[in-house]
Amino acid sequence: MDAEDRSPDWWGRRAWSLLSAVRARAPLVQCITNLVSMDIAANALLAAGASPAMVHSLREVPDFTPRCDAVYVNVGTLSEDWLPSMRAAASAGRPWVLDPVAAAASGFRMEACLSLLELRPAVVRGNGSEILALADRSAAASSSFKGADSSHDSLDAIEAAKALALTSGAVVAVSGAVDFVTDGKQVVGASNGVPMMQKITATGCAVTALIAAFVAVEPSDALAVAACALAIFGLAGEIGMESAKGPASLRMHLIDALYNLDEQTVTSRVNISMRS
Ligand SMILES: Nc1ncnc2c1ncn2[C@@H]1O[C@H](COP(=O)(O)OP(=O)(O)O)[C@@H](O)[C@H]1O
Ligand SMILES: Cc1ncsc1CCOP(=O)(O)O
Ligand SMILES: [Mg+2]
Repeated sequence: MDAEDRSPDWWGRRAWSLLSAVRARAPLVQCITNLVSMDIAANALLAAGASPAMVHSLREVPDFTPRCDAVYVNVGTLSEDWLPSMRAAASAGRPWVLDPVAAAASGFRMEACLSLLELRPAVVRGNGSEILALADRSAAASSSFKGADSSHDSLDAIEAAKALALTSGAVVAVSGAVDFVTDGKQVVGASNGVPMMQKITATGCAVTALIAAFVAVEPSDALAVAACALAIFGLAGEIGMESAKGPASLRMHLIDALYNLDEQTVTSRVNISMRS
């Protein structure tokens, strides 16, 4: 099917079929992720039906990574020790996904992200500021910068995301009030989610982990996979928010909602559409 023929109903069915595939196949996802995110990322993967493994020693990569269905690399608490593991795991021939947390925090981190991009991730998912920084590091140096949190709307980063997709060969996802996903030509928008998700640390890291699980079961359509994973996670946030009193209880209810999603809820509430 041509991408432009993909209706909102098609997206709902696609999201459900991908979540069902994750539940049925329980893909093993190696996560080399930051220390803040390990718990929520592992729990989000488990709630979705995947099997997380936080394995980050360089010495374990040759044995372990080839047995994984996908690899998730996240530079949030980058150190010199971890970068070789990230590079080795990303080079092991498995589909892999990059989260460039706070890409503009330092020259070391920016260089690390740019060198990882050369190893051809299937998907890069960042917030608006991160994607803008990766697409144009000179602009990043002069713009307002807030560490791991975004100081830009996702809408402001669409052109940067398209440019980054074309130069890197990866599908690029920019999260925010609307999550935009692009391969450099087509742009898909996923409008699920609630603003309170920004008040829980590492929700972005967790949704990138979920994208890796979806890539594991459907590596050949990263554009649709990333959009569906973002919409599913956002939908879990919307349902979680119905019971939450604040960020701490939203975290718990979001994980429960992700675990309990059913076909009727996913097909009727996933909100994805083609933007160009
Ligand atoms: N204003 C918002 N409204 C709805 N959902 C949001 C909003 N901001 C972020 N989200 C959702 O929160 C999750 C984390 O995104 P974001 O906060 O942009 O990433 P990061 O934590 O990496 O900065 C994503 O699922 C995204 O869709
Ligand atoms: C606060 C913080 N500091 C280093 S990594 C990290 C978590 C970032 O998570 P997210 O990118 O999902 O907000
Ligand atoms: Mg982030």
